[in-house]
Amino acid sequence: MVLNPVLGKLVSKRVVLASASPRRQEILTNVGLRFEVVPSWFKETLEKSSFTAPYEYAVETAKQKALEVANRMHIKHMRTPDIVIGADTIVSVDKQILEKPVDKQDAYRMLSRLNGKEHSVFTGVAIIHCHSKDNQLEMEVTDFYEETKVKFSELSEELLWEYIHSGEPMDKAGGYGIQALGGMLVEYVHGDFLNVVGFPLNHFCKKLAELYYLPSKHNIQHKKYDSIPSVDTFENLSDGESSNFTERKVASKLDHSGMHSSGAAYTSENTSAVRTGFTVPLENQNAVSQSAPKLPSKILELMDGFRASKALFVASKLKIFDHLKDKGPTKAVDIANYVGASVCGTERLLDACASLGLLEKTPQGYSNTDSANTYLTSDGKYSLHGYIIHSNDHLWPLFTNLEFAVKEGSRQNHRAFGKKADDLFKDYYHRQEVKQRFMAAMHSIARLTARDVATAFDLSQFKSACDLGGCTGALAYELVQVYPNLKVTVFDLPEVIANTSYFQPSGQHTAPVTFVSGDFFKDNLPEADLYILSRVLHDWPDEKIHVLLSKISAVCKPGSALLVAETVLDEQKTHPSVAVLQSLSMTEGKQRSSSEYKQLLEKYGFTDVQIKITGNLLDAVLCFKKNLSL
Ligand SMILES: O=c1[nH]cc([C@@H]2O[C@H](COP(=O)(O)OP(=O)(O)OP(=O)(O)O)[C@@H](O)[C@H]2O)c(=O)[nH]1
Repeated sequence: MVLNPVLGKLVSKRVVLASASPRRQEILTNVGLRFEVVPSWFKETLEKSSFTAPYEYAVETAKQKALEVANRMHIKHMRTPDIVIGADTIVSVDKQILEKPVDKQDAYRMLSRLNGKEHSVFTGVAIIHCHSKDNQLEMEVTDFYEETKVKFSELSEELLWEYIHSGEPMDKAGGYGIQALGGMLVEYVHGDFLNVVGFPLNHFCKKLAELYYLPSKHNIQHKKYDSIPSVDTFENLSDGESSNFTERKVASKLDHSGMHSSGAAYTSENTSAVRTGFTVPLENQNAVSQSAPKLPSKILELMDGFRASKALFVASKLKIFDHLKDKGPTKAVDIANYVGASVCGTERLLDACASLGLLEKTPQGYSNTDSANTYLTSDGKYSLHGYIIHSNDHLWPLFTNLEFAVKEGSRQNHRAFGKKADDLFKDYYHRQEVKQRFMAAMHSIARLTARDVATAFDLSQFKSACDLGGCTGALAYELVQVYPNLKVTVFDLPEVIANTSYFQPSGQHTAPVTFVSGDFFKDNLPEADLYILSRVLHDWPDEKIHVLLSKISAVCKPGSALLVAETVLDEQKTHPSVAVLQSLSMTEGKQRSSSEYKQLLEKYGFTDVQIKITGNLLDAVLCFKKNLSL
């Protein structure tokens, strides 16, 4: 969703971010901008002494990064982009420019310089509007910078080295990442926080407002690389105010050769025009079309969604993210050799992953983004690998038959797998590899949601809990960490319990969690003050739920409670879409809204039903067994 019309102006354009920085990608993605990522090959080697102020260096580098990408895309006969955005972040302290450290010693040198002092972070940004005329590339460059002042606390040598050994400083300007561990080093920030992280979003939006909305060139007071934009806000702009930004351009002396033309640059206005190899005035140039129909970006995204999902699935199956973990940039050919696949096919897949923000691509090769390291490698604490493989092997074939599922109103296991639902369910528990895949998938989601479920309510009053269908024990282990006095029994089928040791967390005291095998529909339930049903109710038809809730209600003593973890739908039952779409797989069960859970639980003698929407994949519902003495 685009919150304001300024970013909406870019919806119908092919926008390219000329940056490999995952932070920049995230900042722009978070505000709904759709763009491709084409990292720049421009080497950050401009002669610093030729710039009179540090921000000039950042602006020029940003510009050269963006120009390199615009030219490359044009030359390679790819479709010329409409807009290329480049950025460069530097730290300036004692008149010195600090970029990314080259090694740990360099990081130490930088951090020692910043220790106990205030410094400036400058991000230079270049927005290049491209236009192909007679196969000639014409470009209009707009650039600006933003300054933020940051002060470090007095830090001990030990702390600095501990921070350096965390590995975080290496790809960050000045050797720290304010958004993560580096935030602990910082005493104050004056100015735009996102500017420090790598992209001054607010200034960028104001700059777009200037470009697309200011009524006439006479109103524009161009500033000499002033970091203060000519508009105060980008709110409340309507298309009626829109104007053709090219009318307001002025020619400049910008040299596009890739070199900073000392003396000439930075005396110009901050919008300039470039034809490949030449500088040309902008008068009479065609405007970037304002009348083109707005692209239905949401629909286009949905149309393409399957390609993106499948690219993620295949890269995960081939264990590309595992291979790249803790590795420097790796060439496509080496990755292809490792996974035993064709070089051309692998390269396409790697590029697709880079365009989706899963990998970073530089001239040196491909490497994992931070989120790939966290979520896509198979052994990470919060790995989603198991669920991704389940999605590929199990859900994908089911969804391929969605049309039949809708027409016939039933699950399509027979078409997708040549088996009936019951036989397939047996497979989950009897065929080792299917069982493990299923358990890994459940474990992925449980790990990701466990903390939010465990802390949705204060459960410290309970001494014992029983997680019915608790599978690998992921939620149980989280609960005993949050509530050290709690003991949790995980109750699940014998075939599941036999395989749980693989998922046991390392380095945690596991004694408060015990595993008991049994069938919660048939066998006696272990005694507990708190029963838990996480991702169970949505899977079963009403008759089975009746059996289960009747049993729990019967064993619950007055004052004991039941905690249900499910995605709770809104009352219209259209959100969150992740749960609504899950229903399309047509299990025999269903997703429920708050009022439906309340009604259901009250029917089985539970009162005081409280619902917490966690903002995570699972919400939490807590209810208490009626106290008979009341
Ligand atoms: O607090 C933080 N400060 C800086 C960063 C990140 O640092 C880098 C700055 O490097 P640069 O501007 O040269 O950008 P690159 O990452 O090399 O990508 P390009 O392809 O655009 O050259 C930048 O990634 C900031 O995000 C940070 O994360 N936190």
